[in-house]
Amino acid sequence: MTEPLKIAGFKIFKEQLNAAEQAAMVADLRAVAQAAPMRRPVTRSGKQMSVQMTSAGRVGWISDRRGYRYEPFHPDGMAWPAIPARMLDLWQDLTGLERKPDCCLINFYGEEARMGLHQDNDEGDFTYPVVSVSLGDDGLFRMGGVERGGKTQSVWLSSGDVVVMGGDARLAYHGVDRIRFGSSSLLPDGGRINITLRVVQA
Ligand SMILES: O=C(O)CCC(=O)C(=O)O
Ligand SMILES: [Fe+2]
Repeated sequence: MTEPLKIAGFKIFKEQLNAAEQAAMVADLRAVAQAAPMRRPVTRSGKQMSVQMTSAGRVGWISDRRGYRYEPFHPDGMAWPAIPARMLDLWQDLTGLERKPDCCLINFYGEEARMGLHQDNDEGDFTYPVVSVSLGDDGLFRMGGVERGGKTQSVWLSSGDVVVMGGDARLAYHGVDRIRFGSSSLLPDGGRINITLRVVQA
């Protein structure tokens, strides 16, 4: 067992989504990925990320040899699909904010995928929280402070769990060390999906 994280502004809503809601979200995401195919981006240094990604919304998060940024078009040239209504409803339920997110980043973790510690800091406004949904296999989520190299705490996130990172946690370092491949039957071929809803431009 892992201890619940005690970081100001970090909230976990365990089992926020029931099985039917999770399945419906997966169906929504499949439609997004059909219109805007998942890719494994490279970083500025040319290293390929282990996670596959796509986005919905006004802008999508991309990485290539020019670095990280938000772009209004998929690397193949099409506009990103609209953020599914179900995701916007979840954002509204958990944040109560009038303002809607303008990016929904979708990450897919296969058996060997992970995400190194990083800050979500490519957005233009950090007053809005990031809402993060876990679907499929369990993922070991690691959370630190706002300084690189600080103390970290870890927690397993399961399918249907939703994390909100706002306030002091908005710019905290976080990452995913590994997944427990095959721990969930939500995705027939296994793996973990993470969705983050963000306000990129206030
Ligand atoms: O997969 C996760 O739970 C976190 C994903 C993440 O940190 C990101 O996409 O920026
Ligand atoms: Fe992140």
